[in-house]
Amino acid sequence: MTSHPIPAPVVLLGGGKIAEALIQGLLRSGQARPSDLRVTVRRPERGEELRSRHGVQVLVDNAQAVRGAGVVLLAVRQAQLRDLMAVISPALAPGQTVVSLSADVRLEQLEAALPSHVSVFRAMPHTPVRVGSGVTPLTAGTRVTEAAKRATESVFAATGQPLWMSEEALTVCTGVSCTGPAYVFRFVEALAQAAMAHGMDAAEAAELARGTLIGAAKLLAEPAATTPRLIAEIATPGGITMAGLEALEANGLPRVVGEAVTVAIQRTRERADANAVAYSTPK
Ligand SMILES: NC(=O)C1=CN([C@@H]2O[C@H](COP(=O)(O)OP(=O)(O)OC[C@H]3O[C@@H](n4cnc5c(N)ncnc54)[C@H](OP(=O)(O)O)[C@@H]3O)[C@@H](O)[C@H]2O)C=CC1
Ligand SMILES: O=C(O)[C@@H]1CCC=N1
Repeated sequence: MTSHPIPAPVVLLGGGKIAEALIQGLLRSGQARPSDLRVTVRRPERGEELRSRHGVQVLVDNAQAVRGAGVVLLAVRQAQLRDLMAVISPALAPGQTVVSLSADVRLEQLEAALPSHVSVFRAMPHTPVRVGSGVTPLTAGTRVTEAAKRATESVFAATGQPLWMSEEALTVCTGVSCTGPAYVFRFVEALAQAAMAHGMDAAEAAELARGTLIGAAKLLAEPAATTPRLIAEIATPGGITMAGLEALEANGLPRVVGEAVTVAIQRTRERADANAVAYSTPK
């Protein structure tokens, strides 16, 4: 994939958790300087935190923040999103790029709430963007320009790997990649809990489980790694790993993981449906 320069300033509206992860990832990439990043907050103490940690520009006025933006990222929660779009709409100039990070408001509602002269996208990042290892699904609205597409892609290329797809596929990603790091971290906790059940002390168990995940992830990151090959390297036929893997299967690991993914996707769809109804009624 060709990488494009990030058009500064990148403006993040809503300086919460995912915004901060993106700020860290962008700075870490070396493709953005602190002065290239502008973030808005509603609490001054949060603004001070972001300014002192990262040196970025902090504003409270969202309409002012979008003026001259190379890319605008909407990083508030769904409850604040509609009001935020109403506030920034008059300030958005023709040709600007707006990317919603919201998991649960569809392009149709976003495009209806924003001026027709801006390009609208959705991105579904996850917290690994912080370390430049994000895999970020992207989907484009109905009236985007090529320049806006490149601008959007550049932000997520700097923080990992952007993946263009349909909006329906992006919805599936909310239950897989977006939530997925939390599932993996919960698995690490379960591994530590199992070690403790066999007498290991808590700190040692946590370190062992964490180290196992980090080591395994590094193997998976090697070029040409495949999970069957990596499993085969560990599992001697008829040996102890096989016994453990068989217990995972017998106790329904794929079913349990599948259920978590399905429930998360369902929650996303329900919230998107509810937002579609809410957006269709005037405020
Ligand atoms: N966390 C994640 O891993 C991911 C989150 N997302 C999406 O990103 C969005 C944000 O999620 P997340 O970062 O987790 O949530 P947070 O609650 O951490 O962040 C939202 C931030 O927006 C601030 N905010 C609210 N209203 C305004 C406003 N009018 N002007 C400026 N700032 C405002 C909030 O301030 P205050 O601190 O005062 O509440 C808060 O800091 C959601 O739509 C979510 O679906 C998408 C992918 C992954
Ligand atoms: O849990 C959530 O609702 C948000 C959206 C996806 C990740 N965090």
